[in-house]
Amino acid sequence: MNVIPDVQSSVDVRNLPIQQVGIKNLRFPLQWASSNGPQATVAHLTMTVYLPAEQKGTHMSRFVQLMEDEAATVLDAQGLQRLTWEMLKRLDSAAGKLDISFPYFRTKTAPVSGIKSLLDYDVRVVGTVEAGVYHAELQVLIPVTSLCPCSKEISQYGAHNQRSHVTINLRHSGDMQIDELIDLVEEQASCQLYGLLKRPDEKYVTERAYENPKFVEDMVRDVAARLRDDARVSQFTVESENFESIHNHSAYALIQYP
Ligand SMILES: Nc1nc2c(ncn2[C@@H]2O[C@H](COP(=O)(O)OP(=O)(O)OP(=O)(O)O)[C@@H](O)[C@H]2O)c(=O)[nH]1
Repeated sequence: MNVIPDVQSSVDVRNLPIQQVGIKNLRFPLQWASSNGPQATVAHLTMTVYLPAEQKGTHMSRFVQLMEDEAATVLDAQGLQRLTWEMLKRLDSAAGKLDISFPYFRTKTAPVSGIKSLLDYDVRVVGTVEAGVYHAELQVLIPVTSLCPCSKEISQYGAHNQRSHVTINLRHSGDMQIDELIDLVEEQASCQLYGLLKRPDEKYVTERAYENPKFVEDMVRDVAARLRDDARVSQFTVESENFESIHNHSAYALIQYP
């Protein structure tokens, strides 16, 4: 039988370590543990490890094999930590990153009619091992309504309002839930969004936003003040992009802490 050469395992002499090597944008079905039980989703994964200078190539097939072996696992923050360490073990590396992005759905209840509908959020969870230490990162993009306080103040009628994307990215101790971040931002917004609204609901959300105006600066400060006081969070960024209805550009703010 012909022996297939293992080029990846040969020695490299250029004396250049590679900080991240692996696979990017693997689309893969998985389950994430939500507060309502396992949620099936389709994720995009980027899986990378550190490659020492003398090693020519990593073992690309082992990244995919890991996900195949874990296909039935319901993932959560602890599961991501276990999977990240398992990736390093299988790839025989001391450092690496497992980065998973997926759409996450919540059932919303319309404020007056009580009709239920789904709303989608972009979630990213990242497990990183650096210098032998594991770090958990969570990012959630929460779409909301913002209404301009200045416009309300100066106008005889109405106030301009728009959809805003509030993105939180944080490092946490491992027990921060996606739903907590969504609740936090939706409580601070002029109004939250719903997939389905009937006319009485539409009246409610219009008036609710009017009674609760926020600048883009108010939005990021109100969210950041709550995260700063959370002992589980070691560092974070909060961004808001308001797709202004009176401009063809966005209003934007970012707080980085510390
Ligand atoms: N390192 C490396 N591998 C590549 C590259 N392009 C394709 N491959 C992969 O090479 C893989 C096969 O290599 P390995 O994962 O090392 O497979 P193997 O040698 O049979 O298995 P192991 O014994 O586990 O290393 C295929 O899955 C290809 O995806 C590349 O640029 N670099």
